[in-house]
Amino acid sequence: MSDLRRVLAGIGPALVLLALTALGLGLDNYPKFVISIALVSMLVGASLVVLVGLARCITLAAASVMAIGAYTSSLLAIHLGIPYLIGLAGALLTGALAGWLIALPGTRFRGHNLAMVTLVFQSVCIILIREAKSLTGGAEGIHVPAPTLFGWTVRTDGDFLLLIGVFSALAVLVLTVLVRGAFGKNLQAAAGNEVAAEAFGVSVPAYLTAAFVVSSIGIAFAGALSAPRVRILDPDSYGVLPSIFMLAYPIVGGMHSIWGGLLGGGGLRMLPEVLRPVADYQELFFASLVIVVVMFFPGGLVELIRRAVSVVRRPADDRRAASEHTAARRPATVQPIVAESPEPLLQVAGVDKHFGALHAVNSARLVVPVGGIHGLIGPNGAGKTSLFNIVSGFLPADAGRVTFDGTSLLDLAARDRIRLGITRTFQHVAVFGQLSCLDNVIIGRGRNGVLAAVGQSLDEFRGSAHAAAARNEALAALDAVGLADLARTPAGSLSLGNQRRLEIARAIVSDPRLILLDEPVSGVAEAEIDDLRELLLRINAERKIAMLVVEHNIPFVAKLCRSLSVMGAGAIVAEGTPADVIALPAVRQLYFGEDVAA
Ligand SMILES: Nc1ncnc2c1ncn2[C@@H]1O[C@H](COP(=O)(O)OP(=O)(O)OP(=O)(O)O)[C@@H](O)[C@H]1O
Repeated sequence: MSDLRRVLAGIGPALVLLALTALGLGLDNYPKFVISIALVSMLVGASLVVLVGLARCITLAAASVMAIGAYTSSLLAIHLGIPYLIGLAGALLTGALAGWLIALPGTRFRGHNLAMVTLVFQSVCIILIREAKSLTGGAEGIHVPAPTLFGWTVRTDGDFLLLIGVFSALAVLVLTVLVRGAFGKNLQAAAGNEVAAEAFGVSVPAYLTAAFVVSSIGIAFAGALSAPRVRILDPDSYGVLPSIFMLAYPIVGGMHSIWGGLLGGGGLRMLPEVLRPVADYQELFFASLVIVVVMFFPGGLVELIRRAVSVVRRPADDRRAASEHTAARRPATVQPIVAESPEPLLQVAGVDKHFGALHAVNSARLVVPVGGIHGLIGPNGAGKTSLFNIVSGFLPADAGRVTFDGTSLLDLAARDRIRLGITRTFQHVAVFGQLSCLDNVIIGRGRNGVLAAVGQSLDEFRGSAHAAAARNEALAALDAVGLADLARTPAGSLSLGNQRRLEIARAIVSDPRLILLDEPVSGVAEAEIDDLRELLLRINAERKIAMLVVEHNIPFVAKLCRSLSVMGAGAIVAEGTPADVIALPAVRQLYFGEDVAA
């Protein structure tokens, strides 16, 4: 994407809000009022995209969070005489607190259970506002004073439109930068595949909490912006029905981009004005619209518009960048077999795992040397996956030692192992389907803490050298596995063979010392298996990356690995070179069911 297109994509949504504001300033008072309220709803819609669309968390508490922002700024002004600007900052803080409070139980639930959690929050908030009469005015409501900023008192419809337009555009700009950047992509990864996300350093609980917090900050800010505009705050205006109405913003507009939130928020808020001639049927029309969109346009109205204008994407730019970046580095011919060092890189010793009475892993041991390719084979139920999950950090061991280059792994969370130089692929391919191949690989770099991702999002918006370097590294990794042409393609639309390649690109981009490959050719067409083996051998030779491979396809393993361990009933029963191991009568009996005596 060119620099100009990138900047326009980043500031586009905020510009639309400013354009609407400018348009409204030339209109009569009532349209000014309608546009002000629509701008607030657009901000709410954009905020809900973060939570409902990217994090896939349902919320029925949006109106209560909006009330928290509205009451915070207003009560600070009414009771303490605090200036409006500081009141707005206060609303950001209470919004963050509300998001964090909802996230405490909320990140543990999904679907209807999460809906219930948010509904409880919504109800408790409104009850508290209603009951704290001396503070909030209770059910009768409280009058909000006209705000003053730097000596300018906001009184007229035009003043309010200007105030709301500028601040909501600023807030939408921040949300757009986050959603389009590493923060939004990592959040989608966390919501799309928790295990794969954790393997690449994306802490799922941290990202979901961040989604609740960011979204609540945006909604509370919208509440604080609209409070002086609506003039009287009363708890009934922030009840469950408005929450349901707000949930429809991203659903109708489109959940996966800021544009969807803006379209849903602005469109649905203006709908009653459009439907004024048939006011009695407004609810019916609203409900029908939601049902039609959910049934026929699950991507929302924004997807419909996208398809209509059929945005042309140009992967050629990426292809050129990748080949420029990597052409000089690739040797003309591949030396597939390199001498491995005798020095151990991964050592597993005396590892035990019980599932109830079942001894799934029984004093297992194995060694992967520096630069080596070690296979782990065995019949179904032998304990390979359990041992693999212990090594990769997704299953705690009952006893034993697992060390990587001398560092003990067993007390280290799965997401922290990538920093040591360990990555993995998955038995059932685990690409982040909604993200592009390029974004999948960028996540593979493993620098995915929430705060780091916020910084990277800013870097991407500014077009910094860091962001360009990350992109080039990812393009180089894609090129190494032959997928540079598909950099912009959504990963979910690739063939299984290409998804396996993408997993390999994502694994190598962090320059690891060890890749754990979980059944790398499972489900791959026969014709592609040799290519994948060649690819792995080339990566091992060129990048000196060691591999531990769990696989059922014995011919593949025999040609790929330099050493093998065989598991049977939880224990390692044989080890050595592939030829020696496969020739052992006990192994042939255990693995192939051959009659040893014959
Ligand atoms: N979470 C679990 N709870 C209970 N039993 C389990 C669990 N995971 C694995 N097992 C059992 O532990 C034993 C070893 O399973 P594991 O998946 O590690 O074997 P495997 O060699 O990887 O088999 P396959 O090749 O079929 O994947 C099996 O009997 C399995 O049923």
